Amino acid sequence: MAAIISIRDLKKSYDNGFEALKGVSLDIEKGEIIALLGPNGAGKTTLIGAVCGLVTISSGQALVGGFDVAKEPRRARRLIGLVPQELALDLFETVWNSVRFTRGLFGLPRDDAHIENVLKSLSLWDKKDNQCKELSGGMKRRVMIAKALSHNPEVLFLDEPTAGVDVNLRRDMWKVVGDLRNTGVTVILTTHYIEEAEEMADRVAVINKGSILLVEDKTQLMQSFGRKVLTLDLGAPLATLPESLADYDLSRSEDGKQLSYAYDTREARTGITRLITDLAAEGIHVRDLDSTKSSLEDVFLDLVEEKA
Ligand SMILES: Nc1ncnc2c1ncn2[C@@H]1O[C@H](COP(=O)(O)OP(=O)(O)OP(=O)(O)O)[C@@H](O)[C@H]1O
Repeated sequence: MAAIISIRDLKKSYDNGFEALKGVSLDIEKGEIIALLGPNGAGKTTLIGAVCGLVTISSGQALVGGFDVAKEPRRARRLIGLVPQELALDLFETVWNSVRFTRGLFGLPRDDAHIENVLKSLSLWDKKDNQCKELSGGMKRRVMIAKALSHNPEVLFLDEPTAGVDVNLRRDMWKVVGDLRNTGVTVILTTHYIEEAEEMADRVAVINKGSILLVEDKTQLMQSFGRKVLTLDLGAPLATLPESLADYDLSRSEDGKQLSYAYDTREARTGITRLITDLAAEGIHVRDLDSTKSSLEDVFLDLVEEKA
């Protein structure tokens, strides 16, 4: 697949000398949803700003649809829709006018049919004549997305689309982004909510301290770092762990009724069979067992720790 965005060795130092991006390279494929996942201050907003032409690049290059954002900013920008972190709406304007006006800013001719489609796809059609101030927080955010889609961009940047919103609104937003996939728009979203990346993205780029630590297909990422935890419910509480089980690095629950065993799914041998045999040899009766996969959160923490 062709890359719609191509970033090469991008560096950004702010005026105070702080190096916010330390040579980022990343290709983003047409039609994918990619999450830039990283803690506060990782450089996510700076990276988006650099690609959108809001932040001057210190060195390196970013191409959008083949246009160099530094050399042909207008042509590159024309292909981009940006939804910034902060809500920025004219609260006294109607939804319809806000979205239509934004399209005009790109010098494009009026296209009411397109605006209608965008508003319908974001479930805002019945609010088109309402003033923005009359809308709920979630609807205001959707108006921001509608504005960003008003000029038929090929890529949409969502900077922290669910920062500060409640669980229901967050789920709403996940659905909106999922639906965008059907329109063929490439979506780049930033988040520090791991579950959000897990929920929405096809690929995840982990960014920390201005560098990309890893870019991988979400499912593969979770598998390749696939640690699982086996929880064993014991027939009787265990006061202490027998010496013979010391090698397993087991953890015992406070009441002694459960043992947890972390293992690596990538290993040819997980050690589970041997553990169960050794437990039986010690006369420890296992009543039930359960295993849970590590979440992207565990993966992320592992990764940041590993690189540190
Ligand atoms: N104008 C600026 N001048 C100096 N330093 C800046 C400027 N803007 C951002 N920074 C610094 O660059 C680093 C990256 O900031 P950035 O906003 O890109 O991070 P982020 O990953 O988007 O964080 P968050 O998740 O909190 O939004 C931070 O340490 C920040 O303090």
